[in-house]
Amino acid sequence: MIDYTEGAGYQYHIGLKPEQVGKYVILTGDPKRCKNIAAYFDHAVLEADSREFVTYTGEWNGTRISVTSTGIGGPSAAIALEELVHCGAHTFIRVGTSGGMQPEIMGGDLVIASGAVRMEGTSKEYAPIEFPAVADVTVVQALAEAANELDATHHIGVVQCKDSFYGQHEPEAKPVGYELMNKWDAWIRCGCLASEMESAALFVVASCLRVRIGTVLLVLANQERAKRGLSNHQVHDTDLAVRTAVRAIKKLIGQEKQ
Ligand SMILES: O=P(O)(O)O[C@H]1O[C@H](CO)[C@@H](O)[C@H]1O
Ligand SMILES: O=c1cc[nH]c(=O)[nH]1
Repeated sequence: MIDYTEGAGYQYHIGLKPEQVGKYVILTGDPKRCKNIAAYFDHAVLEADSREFVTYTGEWNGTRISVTSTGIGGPSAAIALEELVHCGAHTFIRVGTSGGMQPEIMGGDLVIASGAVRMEGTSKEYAPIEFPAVADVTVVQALAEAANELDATHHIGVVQCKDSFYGQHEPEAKPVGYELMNKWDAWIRCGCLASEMESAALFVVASCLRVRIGTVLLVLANQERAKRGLSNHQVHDTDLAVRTAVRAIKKLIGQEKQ
């Protein structure tokens, strides 16, 4: 493993050594979300703040648990995942935001990803495109149980991932809009539930590194409802998704203890 830092043992981008990281890690895009997520751990401490990667580590029932931000998109998410695995982490839950794609999915609902469309670049530098981006079944199960226990309206299925946020929201303004719009229609016809940016890369990298991962997403709004003239309220509070992720990871810790 390459060590670019002075003071050996620190991972180059996330700025962490193994003793600063739990084996169970919640991942999220926005660094400013980490403090709120860490508030659900016992004795959480800020361990590193390096580029887009902020990490807090605390405990649950005597097991160390961390939260690390990934920034936006596959490249930085893959770096965070690889470096956390170098530190010994083996179970991950991504919690983030998304845009709904099927008309029945409302702002404020949760989407649990069982798989992800690889319309991004990072995963292609790990596995041929025929390889599926799938979540770990035990993590999906824990997320579904947590969402049920919290009475959260949730949907389980495939999410769509891409590299361009504005390619999703303003495809007609892009020179390759013809392709973006045709593919978007195909993803909807295939039943994709929501669009976001990191899960495809994270799922493929996790498969390659033999670690477990799953994703839970808050649906911020649904452009497909707006397109059809249906109500489309926006929800920006990520707390329900965060509590679902935290409850699920605590379940997984409990399962290991048994
Ligand atoms: O809320 P986060 O976790 O950042 O996730 C979503 O929000 C960002 C785009 O606004 C992308 O990172 C997308 O995946
Ligand atoms: O519409 C959305 C909302 C959040 N993140 C996305 O990638 N798309």
